[in-house]
Amino acid sequence: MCIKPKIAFLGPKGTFTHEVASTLGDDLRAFCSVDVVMDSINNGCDFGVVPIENSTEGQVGTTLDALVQKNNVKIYGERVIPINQNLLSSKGTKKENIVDVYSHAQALAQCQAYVTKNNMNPHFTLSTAAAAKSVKKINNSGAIGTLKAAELYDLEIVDTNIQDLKNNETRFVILSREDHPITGNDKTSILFSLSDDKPGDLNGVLSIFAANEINLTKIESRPSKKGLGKYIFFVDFEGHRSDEMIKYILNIIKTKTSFIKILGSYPNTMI
Ligand SMILES: O=C(O)C(=O)Cc1ccccc1
Repeated sequence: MCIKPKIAFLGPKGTFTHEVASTLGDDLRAFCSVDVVMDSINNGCDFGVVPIENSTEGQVGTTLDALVQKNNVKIYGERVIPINQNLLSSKGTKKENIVDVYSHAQALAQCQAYVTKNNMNPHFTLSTAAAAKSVKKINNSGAIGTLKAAELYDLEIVDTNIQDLKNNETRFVILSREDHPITGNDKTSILFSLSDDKPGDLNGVLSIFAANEINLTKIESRPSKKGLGKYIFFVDFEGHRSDEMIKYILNIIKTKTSFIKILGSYPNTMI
């Protein structure tokens, strides 16, 4: 007997995350926030899918913050998909009558020029599909989201491809209890913080990658939430944590940081 993996995603049905999750299996479970998707992994689900960064708007802060907080979740994989945003509304609503527009913060940011040009008031929701689900009950309102959401929640597609940049992509991570075994074309994600504020501290960590010819694929920082000027750094680099060279590098980095978390190694889909 084959047991299907249970896949959690940022829902409800009709989000971009749902689109990614449905390529991984068909036992899908919707959760209303990134936090609860992560919690579900130690609570009945095998995998969880969440957005992590967008080519127009950058990091998804809620996901990075949750990766700092949650233990027992590892990055098992990544997927990148093109993102086309659409304006949805209840049947019969005309674009010029839409006053309030609802969506995920990232989607609103990706359509900033469009929202401003059309004099719409932006409102944040936890996902694009949460917005789509709610606009039916709100007069003169629209939601920014997927075409699938229009179908699921019986909405009119008022406008398509409304994102400011046509080339708009989001990277999602697939989370699990364990990361992925080595494949030979892998990437590793870590986060760390530095103890003091001394010249060259960050460079001390980054130069270890340079000296060992390890290519970095991403570097980000987030506030540590312990005061201004205190950061957590997120670094992705090529290689798998079970590789001898990467083990060696990670051991040196441990001596140069006050806190380090290896988020996981997984196949690199971006080259
Ligand atoms: O809200 C959604 O549909 C999500 O999956 C999060 C998101 C929002 C905007 C772009 C990509 C992903």
